[in-house]
Amino acid sequence: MEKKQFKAESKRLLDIVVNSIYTNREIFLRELISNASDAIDKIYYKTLVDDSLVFEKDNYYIKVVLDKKNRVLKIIDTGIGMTKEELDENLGTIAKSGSLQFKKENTLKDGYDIIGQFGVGFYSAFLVADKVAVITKAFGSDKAYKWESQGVDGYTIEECEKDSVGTEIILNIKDNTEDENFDDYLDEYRLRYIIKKYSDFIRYPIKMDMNRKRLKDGSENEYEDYIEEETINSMVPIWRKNKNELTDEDYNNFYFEKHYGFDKPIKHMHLSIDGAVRYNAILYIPEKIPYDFYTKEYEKGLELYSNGVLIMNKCGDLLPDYFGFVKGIVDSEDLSLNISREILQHDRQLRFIAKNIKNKIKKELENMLKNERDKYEIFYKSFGRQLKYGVYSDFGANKEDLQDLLMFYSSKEKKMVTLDEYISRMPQEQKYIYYAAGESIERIDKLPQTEIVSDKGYEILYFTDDVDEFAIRMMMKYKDKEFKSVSSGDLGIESEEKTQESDEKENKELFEAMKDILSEKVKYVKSSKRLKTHPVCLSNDGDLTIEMEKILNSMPTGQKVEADKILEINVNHDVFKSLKEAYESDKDKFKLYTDILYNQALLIEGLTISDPVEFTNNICKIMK
Ligand SMILES: Nc1ncnc2c1ncn2[C@@H]1O[C@H](COP(=O)(O)OP(=O)(O)OP(=O)(O)O)[C@@H](O)[C@H]1O
Repeated sequence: MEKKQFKAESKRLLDIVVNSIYTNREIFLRELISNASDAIDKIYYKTLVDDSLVFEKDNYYIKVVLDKKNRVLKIIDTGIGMTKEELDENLGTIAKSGSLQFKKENTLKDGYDIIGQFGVGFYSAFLVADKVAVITKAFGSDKAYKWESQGVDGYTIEECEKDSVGTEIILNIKDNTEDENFDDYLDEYRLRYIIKKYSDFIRYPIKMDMNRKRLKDGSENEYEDYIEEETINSMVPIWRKNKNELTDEDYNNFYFEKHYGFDKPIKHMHLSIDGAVRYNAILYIPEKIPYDFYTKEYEKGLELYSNGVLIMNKCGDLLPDYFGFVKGIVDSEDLSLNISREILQHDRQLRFIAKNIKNKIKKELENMLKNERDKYEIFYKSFGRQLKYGVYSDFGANKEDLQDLLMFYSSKEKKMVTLDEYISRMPQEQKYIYYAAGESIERIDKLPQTEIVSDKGYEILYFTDDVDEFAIRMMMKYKDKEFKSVSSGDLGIESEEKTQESDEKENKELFEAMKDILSEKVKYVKSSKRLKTHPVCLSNDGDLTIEMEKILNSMPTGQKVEADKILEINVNHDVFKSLKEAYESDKDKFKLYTDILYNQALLIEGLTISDPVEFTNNICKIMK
């Protein structure tokens, strides 16, 4: 028998295929099964154009057969087979794709696209096998042929016996090496896992004989081995099914099967897009935060399929970070795949799909906020923080997309409200959107700085997440209204302005004396226009608020920052009278009061006191 050489370039190419195109050996099975599926599709197309032929679906399948003892793995199909010439052309010339040619010669029906296109997939068999044989009988032919090769040194073709039309790929699995356990590819459970992983949605059944145990007839404790043929793949992907045929339960089951989460998804979306780029997708918004969501280990992304074959487990490019909680799959026939079937890095179609998906998720969330408020609040509790990160990151590039999805706790409504709801309730003269930042709702409720704003009847939004203040700084405004912290120097509340000016003049020297005592700790001391019942509070001058100072300083790598603090005194408070008397008659007492008041203001803000012992000693002094 004549041994043929692969064409010269082919030799090099074969080496490239085996050693560098595929990063993962297990994909050989995906490639061979895809070829088998293509071969059956080709028969199917023939029956479409030839009225004398009928396509009996039951006769078409792929079977994976294992012979552990002889280290042989077979992939058998009942597809179109190959003639001698086709064997020579398709398997003798690397990078020659009979499938691509078939595609060019036939107009294919939507959704039934042939997978092969590069003409290299077959050779991935050499990733796991040291010898590959192909026994095939072409449709319409009465002769069968055997192609055989041990890799780069060439191949042989000879006539052989085969009863039915179709192809058998016979792999002699390599012996184990130090780094590689090839026995994996002779393990039925491992093979079943690989088939499920990559080829679950191949249209034709992929069968395999599975060894099982069962109780012997009539026995209660004696077992016997038996073999059962199992169809391993699900075949019809749920995303190709008609939405009307599917129930919530079907979608939820798919979510569990795919291990997207242990919770029940709060929403699912089923998209069938038939535009410039065609794709199907099933997306889920989970209810609960995955345990690792806010860690570095969490990897966002959607499963990506091309024609029902898995391309990527987690395609991160399909989701913006702020929607990183979304789970699901995308299947498209229109992707430009590279030769190893990993997506091209800057794929135009992929970017198109990603943009489309982003808009769909946004719309879905908007609808949920509008029509299913309770559900949205559950969602927001889990992932609201992520949306706020989204507003903050990328220098605010996405704020327009996200601002209407934000919610904050309202001092007036005692529940979560949107910015739009806040604005719509604002009295005419109110200039700003007021907010107060703090650790918790209870704590902010008690903040002295909120008094005057609340008294004016204005609503205050409570910022309890680290990211809140940073996010709205990035937004700056919402519908032309600026945000204003209740602790900021100027509150923009006019009626108080005049009295404060006269108080300021009257007590100028006293305030300066206090500033001298406190020195660098405060920028200056002034009479407060925001306090009513409390004697003191801190406010800030400039962009960095006290809450932001706390957050930035608590970050492990952050450098220490300090907000410019102003000590505000309530001149109408009884304590102020005592302070004034002390200023006029007893300088030591004045210093004591100043220190105590300053430290009290720190405590109210949740800041630490530099010398707690001195503080308690000071309190004891005034109690004597
Ligand atoms: N099981 C099979 N039955 C019939 N023809 C086959 C079979 N396997 C491979 N072929 C033929 O051999 C050709 C080369 O296969 P190969 O897997 O190398 O490339 P491909 O499937 O065309 O492209 P890709 O590299 O994208 O998978 C196929 O195009 C097809 O014509």
